[in-house]
Amino acid sequence: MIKIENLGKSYGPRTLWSGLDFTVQRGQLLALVGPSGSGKSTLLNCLGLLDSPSTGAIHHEGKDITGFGPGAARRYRRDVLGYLFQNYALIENATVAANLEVAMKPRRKRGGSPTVADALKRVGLDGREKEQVHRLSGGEQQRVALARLIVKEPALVLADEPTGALDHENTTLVVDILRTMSDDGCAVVIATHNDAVRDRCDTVLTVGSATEPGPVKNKEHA
Ligand SMILES: Nc1ncnc2c1ncn2[C@@H]1O[C@H](COP(=O)(O)OP(=O)(O)OP(=O)(O)O)[C@@H](O)[C@H]1O
Repeated sequence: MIKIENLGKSYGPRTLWSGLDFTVQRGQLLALVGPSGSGKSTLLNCLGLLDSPSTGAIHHEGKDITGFGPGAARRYRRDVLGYLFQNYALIENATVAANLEVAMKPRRKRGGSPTVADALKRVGLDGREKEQVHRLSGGEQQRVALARLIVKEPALVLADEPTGALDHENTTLVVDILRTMSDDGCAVVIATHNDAVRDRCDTVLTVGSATEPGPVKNKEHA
């Protein structure tokens, strides 16, 4: 679904990564790993059309999206992408339900799509619709962000260190839900420093290494 060709990113004389070639298919979980500053977030931002690569192209369903203007990029983010961040990126002064409804708004509601109540149940927050987000714990806030992804039903999820601030139990829940979303046909890219998260992905891409060896299949999933 996403095909990356000869992608490179430099800031002045500094090259973060170059010659990246990989694909991310529906049903696939790809881990982006590499040392701090190697450019994992920058690569996610390029995939989300929030930043531009210096060289190469990104294709989505066969279409080169690298040259999208602001309007097309906005529609792509709205219709195709879902994000998950370490700091949750929720509207803190709103209720749990309001945070989920924002993600549902741009689309017409399709029959069979998960409701707010369905999504909250799947993340273990059933009946918490009316609570204010800023009163929730960090783990609960990340579960609201996950529920927001569930109702949005994106084709591609970009997750930037989504378990960085979570305990073991919440980390497991985040990866479980992302795995279920991928099994349901979504493609997922996760930048992570967490070895346990990396080991649960199908493929691992190390960015920022001198030779850019390309993605490697995880033994467990090979
Ligand atoms: N606009 C910019 N101009 C110059 N350098 C930049 C710019 N944006 C990011 N960088 C640099 O690019 C490098 C890669 O940053 P990025 O956040 O992508 O790394 P990362 O691998 O995600 O790091 P971490 O694991 O610590 O989150 C950093 O050294 C950063 O300072």
